Amino acid sequence: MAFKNEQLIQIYQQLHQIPELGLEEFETHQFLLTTIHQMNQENLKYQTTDKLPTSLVVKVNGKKHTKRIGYRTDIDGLPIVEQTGLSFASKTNGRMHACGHDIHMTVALGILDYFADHQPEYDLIFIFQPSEENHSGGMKLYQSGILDDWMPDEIYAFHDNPNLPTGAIGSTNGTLFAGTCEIHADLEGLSGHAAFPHAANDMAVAVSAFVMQLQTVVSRNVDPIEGGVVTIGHINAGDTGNVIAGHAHVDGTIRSLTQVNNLKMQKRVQAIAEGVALTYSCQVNLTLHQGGYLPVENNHETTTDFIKYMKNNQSVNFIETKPAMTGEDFGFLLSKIPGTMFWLGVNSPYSLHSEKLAPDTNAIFPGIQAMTGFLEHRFQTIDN
Ligand SMILES: CC(=O)N[C@@H](CCC[C@H](N)C(=O)O)C(=O)O
Repeated sequence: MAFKNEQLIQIYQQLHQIPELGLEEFETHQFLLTTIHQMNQENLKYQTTDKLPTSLVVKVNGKKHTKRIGYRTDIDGLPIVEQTGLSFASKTNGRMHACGHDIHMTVALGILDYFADHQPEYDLIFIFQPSEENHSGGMKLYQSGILDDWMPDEIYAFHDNPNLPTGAIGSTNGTLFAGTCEIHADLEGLSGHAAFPHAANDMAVAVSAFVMQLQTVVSRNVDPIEGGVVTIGHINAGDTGNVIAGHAHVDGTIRSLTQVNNLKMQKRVQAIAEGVALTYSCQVNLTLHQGGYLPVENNHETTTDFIKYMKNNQSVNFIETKPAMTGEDFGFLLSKIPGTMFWLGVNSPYSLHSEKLAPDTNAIFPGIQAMTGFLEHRFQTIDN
């Protein structure tokens, strides 16, 4: 097929219009299959699994089969009401590709299309993974066994970065992304009339105290040089102004660059929950879920080669980046298969997860070129 740049932009726009939440990416899965079936099928083989119905693995048969290189993209969207004003904005209200996974998929399709037309030296394994944002899609994919017959010897992936120039490639050896642990809590008190607080147990007050005390977890317990984050992104308590809330709920996330600090922060969150329960005579049902969101640890050998290649490639703007507190369940796959994650600059004034995020699509072609070039280079070095 050899998609031209305009076709890739069109693919991106079509994907942007059909965002779906993790484990629900059925239309996306079908779109990917339809698009890949337009490519040269001579060396392509497909793998799906009922255990993870929206996952897809495509193998490009290489000239040699002694090594396999994996390339992974995530495919899920977020529960966000898009406000970009784009002509190709999401067709589903309350669903948006606000993390750039549509860019990830488009670059992956472009790389796959190239190698469908240019048989690689070794087998390439393209992984279209559901549910990166939640439900630990990477861990689910690995544990489904879909990779077992085609297990890569090394693996690569990228994340778009609105803070880097369009098309820039960023990475670093060692830790690139944080490990995360989700926080979910329900507080149970007693509802009542706003005029008689003494006859109720107000969970709006208790949950406010809980959220504010969580702000001490990092500031008073984590080495400032190492850093950490506790964010509560969702709070719900009560329904109207003159009724005391008998129930409250929060959802949030813990971030750290080491597993030791993650566990330390989890213990502090647990202790604060127990303290709030005692102080406000209420029940606090706390769930801490780490799942597959391990720190993204770049393998030294593959990353050193990746950085050296990108720095020596005159057509690539390579930027050495610092670790970030974003989570990415590619960290789970890297805990099983050595490899490298990198950033691709998309130069947007709005951040990841913003309802106004509109990545610069001029990043797509450079991203494809940089990665196909690196894989061609890797074929020459992989056996040495
Ligand atoms: C790149 C990115 O935005 N990843 C997500 C991963 C979320 C993991 C988990 N659901 C959590 O909230 O901890 C992120 O929010 O960093």
